[in-house]
Amino acid sequence: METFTTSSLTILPTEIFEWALQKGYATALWRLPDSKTIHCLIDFSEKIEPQPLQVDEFNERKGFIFSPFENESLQKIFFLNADFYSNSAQTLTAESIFLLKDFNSKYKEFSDTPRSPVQLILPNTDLEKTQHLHLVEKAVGAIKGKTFQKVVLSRKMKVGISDALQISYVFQNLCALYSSAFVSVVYVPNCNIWIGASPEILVSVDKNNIFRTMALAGTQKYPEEANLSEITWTQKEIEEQALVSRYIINAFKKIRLREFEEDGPRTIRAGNLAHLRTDFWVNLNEVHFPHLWQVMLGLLHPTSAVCGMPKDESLAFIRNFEGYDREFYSGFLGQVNIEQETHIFVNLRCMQILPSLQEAYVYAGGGITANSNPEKEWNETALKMETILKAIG
Ligand SMILES: C=C(O[C@@H]1C=C(C(=O)O)C=C[C@H]1O)C(=O)O
Repeated sequence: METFTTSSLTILPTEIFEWALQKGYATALWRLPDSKTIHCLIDFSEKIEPQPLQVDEFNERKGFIFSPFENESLQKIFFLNADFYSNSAQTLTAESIFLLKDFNSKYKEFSDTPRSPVQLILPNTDLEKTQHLHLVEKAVGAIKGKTFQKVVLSRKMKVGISDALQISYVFQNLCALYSSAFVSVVYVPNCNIWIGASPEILVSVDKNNIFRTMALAGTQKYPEEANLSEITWTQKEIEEQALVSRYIINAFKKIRLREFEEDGPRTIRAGNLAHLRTDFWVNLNEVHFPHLWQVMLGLLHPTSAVCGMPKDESLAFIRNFEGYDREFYSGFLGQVNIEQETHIFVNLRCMQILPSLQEAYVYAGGGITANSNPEKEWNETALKMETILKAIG
């Protein structure tokens, strides 16, 4: 077996990720929005048990957080410790290389040699469509009957793939296609592989001590020939996004934090889609709030961009009628205290890859309000699914 030294072999984060995957270690590979640096982390533990969000501990621990949508009081957080961490902007230290015990050039082949392109095998969705249209009608009825104001309804679609997927290749495609998205792939034993390109920050704190979150909602197909300023929005979409902003402002109010800044809503592009987005931020150099991201995570998840308004009533509707387990879709994920930055995103525009690497579930949803049109809502989920499907075939 070939051994390696730092001088004869450069190891890329994608190759390390493939190695960890082969070994069955919990691992994450990611790229932050508008950055070229690719990060890779491995947790060598035998088992990753879900644990409660520990406010103090999570101020120190370096790792990658991964949460399902259903996570009452944030009791079920999967936290991958950064036993190994590297990024494409640094050279590996001897200490880190030591951790990659039997890494050899075999793993390089995984990312170096693109396999022949795979074909997507899409299912017939006639039945799912009928069910989704009924579900949306039911929700509109509940909204008109004042049970709640907004609910986000989603679906999953099983796709076949003609040949085993090369995960790092799909990851690289996503990075190339969506420069402003958070591109990530995570593997936790027993939870399959999740890959996606999320447009939505849930909570983040950067090196300059700026806390950020955002209200993202309202969706339309991005018209290739138009520019962002020409895109117009209907009253329905403006109100839907305003509900998400109000939800965030309410969270700040609950903790009596008045010193937040707000910018928007403005139109942004997320791949083939346009959304409305309001940015919120707090300068933590001026406001003393040492656990702000943890506290806000607890208050925000699930936001009204993925659940609804009010939260309890819309969540009950999802649980009763959506008819499937979202698992990690519309949960959250991202780096914690890596290079002194925490960036946690909503798990959207994502897919769960099954162990055969030839089957996957793609997920998407959309916000339903009193004026929603079921057919349009179905089309919106199909458009959102295209984001991830484009990176495969
Ligand atoms: C729920 C999804 O997206 C969310 C819902 C949106 C909407 O309802 O318009 C827009 C962006 C996201 O906040 C999804 O991508 O599955």
